[in-house]
Amino acid sequence: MGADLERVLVTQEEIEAKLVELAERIDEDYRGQDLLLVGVLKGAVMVMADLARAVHSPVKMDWMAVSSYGSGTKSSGVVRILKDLDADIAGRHVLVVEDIIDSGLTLSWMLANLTSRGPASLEVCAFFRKPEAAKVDIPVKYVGFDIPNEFVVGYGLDYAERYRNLPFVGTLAEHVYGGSKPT
Ligand SMILES: O=P(O)(O)OC[C@H]1O[C@H](OP(=O)(O)OP(=O)(O)O)[C@H](O)[C@@H]1O
Ligand code: HPA
Repeated sequence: MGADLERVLVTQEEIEAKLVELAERIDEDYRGQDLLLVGVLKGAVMVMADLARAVHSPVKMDWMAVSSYGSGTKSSGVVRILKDLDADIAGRHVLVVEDIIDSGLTLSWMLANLTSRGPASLEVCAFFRKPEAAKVDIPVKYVGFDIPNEFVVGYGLDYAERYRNLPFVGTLAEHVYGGSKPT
């Protein structure tokens, strides 16, 4: 995969250090409470797995898969649930774990949807965020890294389903896109 990469934006070491930092805050903020982590498939698989192991509290984990309708790689904000939560979240403390907030449209829809189910609390942990790409303002309690408005891969993030298993985050070389670079 090395030849496909342009540059590394966030290293594996930086990711590992940030996970510990976020996990400490989560442990402290939710001490004594029953916390449900909700991961958004598929991108959040890496950060969910690592964050859940970095926290010391006995969290529970559930998953949602959503499909965002739009042209190509752009999120449209029109979302369909492909896999719903197994759990009823009414009255529970919920922390949504996302790999990335880009336009914010996916999470904006998800938060409205989850709020309607009556959780005791609902917060967001987004490991990466592109502030310059935001189309809606999302209240995010835990942010890993603010990154530039460029298409990135690695640590769960894909291009055409590839590169999710890179242990760092970076940009891809021009030749990978064959003239159709996502924005
Ligand atoms: O802020 P937005 O512009 O809405 O973009 C963010 C969403 O896009 C990605 O998911 P994607 O739809 O690519 O699915 P995946 O997680 O299966 O890769 C990412 O995991 C977020 O869910
Ligand atoms: O920069 C990105 N890379 C991969 N998937 C994404 N989904 C939203 N933004 C991105």
